[in-house]
Amino acid sequence: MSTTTFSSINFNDITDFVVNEGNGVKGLSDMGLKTLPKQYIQLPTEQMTTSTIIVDESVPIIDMSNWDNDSKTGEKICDAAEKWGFFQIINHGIPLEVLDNVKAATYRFFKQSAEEKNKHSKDNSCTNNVRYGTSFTPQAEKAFEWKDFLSLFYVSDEEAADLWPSACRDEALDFLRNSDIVIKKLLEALMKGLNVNEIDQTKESLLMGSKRINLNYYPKCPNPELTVGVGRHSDVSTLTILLQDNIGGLYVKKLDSDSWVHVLPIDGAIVINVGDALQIMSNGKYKSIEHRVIANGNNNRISVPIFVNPNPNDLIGPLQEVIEKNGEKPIYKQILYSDYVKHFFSKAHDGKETIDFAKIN
Ligand SMILES: COc1cc(/C=C/C(=O)SCCNC(=O)CCNC(=O)[C@H](O)C(C)(C)COP(=O)(O)OP(=O)(O)OC[C@H]2O[C@@H](n3cnc4c(N)ncnc43)[C@H](O)[C@@H]2OP(=O)(O)O)ccc1O
Ligand SMILES: O=C(O)CCC(=O)C(=O)O
Ligand SMILES: [Fe+2]
Repeated sequence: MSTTTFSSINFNDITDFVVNEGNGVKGLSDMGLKTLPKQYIQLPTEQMTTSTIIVDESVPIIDMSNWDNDSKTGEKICDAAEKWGFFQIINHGIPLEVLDNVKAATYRFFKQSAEEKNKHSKDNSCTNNVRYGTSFTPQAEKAFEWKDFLSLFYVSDEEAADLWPSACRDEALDFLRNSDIVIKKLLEALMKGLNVNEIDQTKESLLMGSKRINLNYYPKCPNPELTVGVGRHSDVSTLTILLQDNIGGLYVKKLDSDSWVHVLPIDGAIVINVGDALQIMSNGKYKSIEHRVIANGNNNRISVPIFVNPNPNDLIGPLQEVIEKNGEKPIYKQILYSDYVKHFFSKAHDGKETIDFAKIN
């Protein structure tokens, strides 16, 4: 049990306390901190201002209940992926109980002591596939982000049984399992929109050859306006399936504008977004949109994204069908997916810059 109190912590020790000792920002928040430590103060350009928020717009909300009888559902999905890169789905078939259980499991994991959570830190974990951390990539960031996370790379149920923390393992696996049908339906529709009519084994590996589930914890924050929960970034996945709670705070950039739109929490809904890998494979047709999460002065917030990715060993680039059938010139080169992800993790969040790594100059 940690015995550190607010009065005994020197602001210069913050990195040690939060990052190295595994207390996370939850540790700071639990101490009742009244002022945001300087390490978390973001550049004014990264702080959210109300003048850039569009209040009367929302990302598309797509009802999946009529999926089997209505071809329009697939068209709506493709349209949203092209014009917004983000949408919410309702009546998707994932039982509400599964969603509630993984939210409860997220709280259960983060409620544990720093010592228990830190067993899964980069330095202490016995596997690269389980990682507890804070911010995004503290060693490369000028200012930290107000978020703790547990990241679980899925290999097999057997490996998860051995290595994933018991506080959340079963519920995370259940969410992964139950999201599978939805993921396949979404990818089938999106491929149809690219004139790809069959997802064969090679395509299956490219589109959904690996999965990672993150449990994100954003504790209540003093001076939330000075920092961020997550800075501007696009995901490096094919698709992200995100469960958020009812607090709100996720903002997405409206295509071809400098304005941001709030992703309003809807009970039981799942947020879907296109990641860089799908933007690359679709040769830019589907958009991997910049998004960010603000910090909250009154409430803790949690979210649970499932990142559906290519297999790390796959070469990704614009799909042959897109180039041949549609007669397009490729704007991205072929790159090893794990190189792309390592590049993403090697730097602080920087909006849409990661994808330049794959662009043909
Ligand atoms: C955390 O806050 C986030 C996260 C995100 C994530 C958005 C996504 O879209 S995640 C989906 C990423 N795709 C995959 O994971 C599938 C492909 N995976 C791989 O290719 C590999 O597993 C690997 C990620 C490249 C790791 O390979 P490995 O050989 O095990 O290499 P390492 O040496 O362990 O790691 C390399 C480098 O990356 C850092 N890192 C690794 N895993 C994570 C992780 N889960 N979270 C954060 N950082 C990670 C690691 O520290 C290494 O850097 P060093 O400098 O220490 O060498 C979006 C927004 C967020 O705020
Ligand atoms: O917490 C959220 O709503 C989004 C988190 C996110 O963008 C991410 O983990 O990649
Ligand atoms: Fe994201």
